[in-house]
Amino acid sequence: MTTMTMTGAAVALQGISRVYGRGPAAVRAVDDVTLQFPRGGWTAVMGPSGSGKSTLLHCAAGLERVDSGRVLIGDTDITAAGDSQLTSLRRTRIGFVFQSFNLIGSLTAEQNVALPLRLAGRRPSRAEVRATLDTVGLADRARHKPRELSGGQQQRVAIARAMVTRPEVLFADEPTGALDSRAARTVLDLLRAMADAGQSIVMVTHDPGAAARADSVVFLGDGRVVDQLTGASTRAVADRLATWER
Ligand SMILES: Nc1ncnc2c1ncn2[C@@H]1O[C@H](COP(=O)(O)OP(=O)(O)OP(=O)(O)O)[C@@H](O)[C@H]1O
Repeated sequence: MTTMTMTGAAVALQGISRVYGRGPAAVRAVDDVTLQFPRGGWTAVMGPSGSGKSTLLHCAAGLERVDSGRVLIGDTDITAAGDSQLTSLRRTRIGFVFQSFNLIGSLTAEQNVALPLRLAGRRPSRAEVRATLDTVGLADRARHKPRELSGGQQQRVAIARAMVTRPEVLFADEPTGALDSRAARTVLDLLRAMADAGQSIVMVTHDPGAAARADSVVFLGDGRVVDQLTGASTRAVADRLATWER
């Protein structure tokens, strides 16, 4: 059963913890985090390696279960959802983009983009899929396989695939981490345009320049929120990161 609670946020984390292992070897990857990701806002999550960024993102997106606390997507408490409800919620209300694109190599760009609709039991129209590819500037690459596309183009196909179901929240784990700076800029421009159009985005990144394109930046340290900046420049983000990494 899912329950309804009004928070007004795109995603709300209420005292969530995720622990790996047991006893003295246990790692509190996410340690009692309470945080709201605003609707229609783009939030970057930063922090040193091992600070819990990916774990936090996976828990927020319902890819991983929390050990305690609650995760709300919109007004739906996903921690109370059963496995099949969670699968259906992930397919319809959440988009996820990975550093390594994770496209299916044997499928064309348009077949990759159509996949989430097929998994949701729909027969996607070519026009719908092409329109989504068009929004990422790749309508002319619809018949190309991933190996025939540049890294930046593959990531844009992955974003189109994540967006084709019109998810409430787009989660991105290091979306520019495998790209050169020019391709990274194109992807960040795309995310900026999506956020300006009202898309809620939560992005993990190591890159202060990427984080500065977001509306706000959350800093994690040892699984906890240690700081938050809004409207920060690349310099401000880098300086803050250096403080925590020192
Ligand atoms: N499946 C797992 N089993 C055991 N420990 C894990 C697992 N996944 C992550 N951890 C541990 O949890 C902590 C947080 O890991 P996480 O990957 O979330 O950090 P991160 O900030 O995303 O790191 P990075 O920037 O290096 O990707 C680390 O100490 C990590 O070793």
